[in-house]
Amino acid sequence: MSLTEESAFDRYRAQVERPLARLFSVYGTPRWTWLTVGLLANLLAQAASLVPPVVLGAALDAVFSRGESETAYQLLFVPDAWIPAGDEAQFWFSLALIVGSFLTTAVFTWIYGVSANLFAHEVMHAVRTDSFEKLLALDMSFFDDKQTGEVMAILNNDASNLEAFLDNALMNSLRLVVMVGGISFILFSLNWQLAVVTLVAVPAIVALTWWFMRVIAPRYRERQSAVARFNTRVENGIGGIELTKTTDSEQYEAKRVSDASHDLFRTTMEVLKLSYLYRPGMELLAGLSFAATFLVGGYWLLVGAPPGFSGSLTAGTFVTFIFMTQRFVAPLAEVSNIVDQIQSARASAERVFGLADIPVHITERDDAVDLSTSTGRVAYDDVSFAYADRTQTDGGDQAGGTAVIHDLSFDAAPGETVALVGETGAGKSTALKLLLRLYEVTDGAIRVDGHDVRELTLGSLRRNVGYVSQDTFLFDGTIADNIRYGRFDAGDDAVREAARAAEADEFIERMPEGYDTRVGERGVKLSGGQRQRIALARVFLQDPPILVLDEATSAVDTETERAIQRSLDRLSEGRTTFVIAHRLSTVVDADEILVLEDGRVIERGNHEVLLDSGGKYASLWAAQTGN
Ligand SMILES: Nc1ncnc2c1ncn2[C@@H]1O[C@H](COP(=O)(O)OP(=O)(O)OP(=O)(O)O)[C@@H](O)[C@H]1O
Repeated sequence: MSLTEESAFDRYRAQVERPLARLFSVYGTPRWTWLTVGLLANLLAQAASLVPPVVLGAALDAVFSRGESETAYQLLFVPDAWIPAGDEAQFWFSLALIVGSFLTTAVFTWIYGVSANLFAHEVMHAVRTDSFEKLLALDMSFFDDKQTGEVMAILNNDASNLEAFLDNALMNSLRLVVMVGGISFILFSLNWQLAVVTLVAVPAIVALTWWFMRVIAPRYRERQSAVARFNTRVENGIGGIELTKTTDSEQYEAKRVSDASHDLFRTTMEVLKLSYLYRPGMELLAGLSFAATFLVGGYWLLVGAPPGFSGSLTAGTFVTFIFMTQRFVAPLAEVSNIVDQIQSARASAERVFGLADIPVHITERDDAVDLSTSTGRVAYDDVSFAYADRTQTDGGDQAGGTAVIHDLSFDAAPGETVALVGETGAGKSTALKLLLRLYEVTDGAIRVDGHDVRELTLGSLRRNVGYVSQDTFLFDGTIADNIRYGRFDAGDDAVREAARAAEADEFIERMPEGYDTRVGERGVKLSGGQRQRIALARVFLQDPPILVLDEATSAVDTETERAIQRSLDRLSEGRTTFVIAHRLSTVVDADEILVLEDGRVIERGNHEVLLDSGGKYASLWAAQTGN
């Protein structure tokens, strides 16, 4: 995939509607208890934290003032009957309220912290595992596009972005609403005129935030894409390290990563540039609000009601105002962080659901037949196939691709060997991948035991077919683990027996830790021939009635080739076997040989028949054997 080309994934991502609402309905609803407890506890913690400044103001006027400035002790929401008489009793009453509210805040902060964390991390876990399961279910054509970097970003960055959003942003937004709402209510109840002065900056703050959110959204999306492109580049560079070194292209590769990194730097700066304007702007507005309250309130206390204002202001109310102004500045200053987190969570949720929405075409029907043990009868009826156009790859939509297999037909009776030969790119591997339903036929049908493969459960089809591919992949783990991919419940003896059958036992025993030797990432610590034999042992263990051997003897020395060939002969005994081989000597005994050219069968028959006909096969044979 070229880095600028729009992928199928991009298209589905762009179509995701209301990603955050969807996040809540898909992942939030099943865990609503934690969410509700968290939100409620947060609400109570914030509300309790507003009590001390109000109590302080009331106590200042009623308990600590003397003479004419002393007023009666009055508290919002507290009936007068509950308030004790006398300064000393009122002092202790105030202290109890203040300590009580701090304790309440502490307890509920703890509860909301735990619940919010649990909620957010459970969602993150679910997003990660669902996304990985979805990836495993996606059609092969999705991976042909090699969007590994993008996909890895979903599992790493996006899941944790969502966690941060659910944990911090959500709880901080609630805190903001409670603070601004609660403080406005208290201030208006105490002195509505001064409250107007204090809160006059709020609409400006809202307007600034609104503008910020609108202009930053597209920049965020660009930045996320730049992150993904950078990841893809780095992964490609490291994945191809051998090629990079052998072709002396370190500088070229470094330059490409540096370009991607610069792109990431540039898009990040675009985001930050806006934040530079927004954050100080917010601070300024909050500071203005504080200064205006101080100016008007102070003047009122010192001189009397300023022009346009009427009534009285007590020192206690003034102190409550000053404290409260301070309190709402902090959550408001958080708005930019909240906005940041909401924006990046929105982009992340789009990617998570973009992945979830990619259709999977190779699926099981509801009434799929479970093929317990196949007899090994395989038939191709007029099979044609085209790979999807690169840019249209969406996991199976093959519109627009060029056909690589045309009207391929043959029958393989149980136990027979069918060989596919032909020049490179003729379509041999593709033809056999269709049998495993790694790709879906575009036309015609492939039948196993008379069942169209599309009517079978995928698991039962694939368990009945043993597949040894051109490049053998091993997972990081021990040799025994890798052989067990053939059958996970196999005991140690069965694993050894399979390895012996594949003539792998001897070299495995010589390894420092025998079957427990770790093979390294992709099996790099083993030679090509060793990997190949482990792959064969895997198939021996699987013991399937049908075999697909895609050039199983390529890229090994003659001695290893002989060992592998002996194992293959043993393996194919009594099984329907499909072999792809460039070396024709390995297919002379095949019951039928199909010669493919540009996806079409141009000759068919056994070795003798094909030699006698003097066609393409005969000339290939002559070229290889010199006869
Ligand atoms: N995943 C893919 N996506 C798109 N086109 C592909 C893909 N895999 C193979 N092709 C194309 O399909 C054609 C057949 O490839 P295939 O690998 O089946 O040939 P082959 O006969 O097995 O070749 P070889 O002998 O070199 O392995 C080639 O033109 C190839 O470029």
